[in-house]
Amino acid sequence: MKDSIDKYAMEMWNLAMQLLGFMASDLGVEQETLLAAFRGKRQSMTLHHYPPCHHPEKVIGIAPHSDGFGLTLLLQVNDTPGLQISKDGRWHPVRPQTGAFVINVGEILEVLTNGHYKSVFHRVVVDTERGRDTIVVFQDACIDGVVKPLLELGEARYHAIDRLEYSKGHATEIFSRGERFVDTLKK
Ligand SMILES: O=C(O)CCC(=O)C(=O)O
Ligand SMILES: [Fe+2]
Repeated sequence: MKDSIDKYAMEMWNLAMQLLGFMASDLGVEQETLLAAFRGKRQSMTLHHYPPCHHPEKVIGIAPHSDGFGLTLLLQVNDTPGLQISKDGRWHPVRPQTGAFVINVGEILEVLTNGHYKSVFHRVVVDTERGRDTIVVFQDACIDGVVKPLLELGEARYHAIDRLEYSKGHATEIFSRGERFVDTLKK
């Protein structure tokens, strides 16, 4: 079990590095500039199990939020739908695809990329008949203990914030007001 988790964690780290490298190229910055913000930072893993519920209108799997870390790599283990993203004031289902990961931009990556990559609001609804399982890996990031845009990306569109203050702010904003904390950092 431990070996499998270690291997999975390592593979997710490698995948994250690859994806961030592509994003850096897309942004026209040195890959290492973006990757460095993630090196040596925390990686966490959550296993979700959403049991079926005959009254799905009365419950929510996960309340609307946007992810607080840098990058999220989500594997939907079975083909039960449930994940939805918010776009243009509506909820849109993210259909599970065998062997495909869902990659979410966390609010820290939105700040690092100076808003070029946006963190999306999402939620999980439950199914009447089938349970749902997901494995979610979060990669944290910051620059010298601070959440701020990469210098290379020009004039900062977000205020810099200490990583610890950011954690408090993100948790408070999501749980008390259900809004994106990153919006309060915009200039
Ligand atoms: O289980 C899912 O599909 C989403 C989980 C999620 O949004 C999270 O852990 O932040
Ligand atoms: Fe999430």
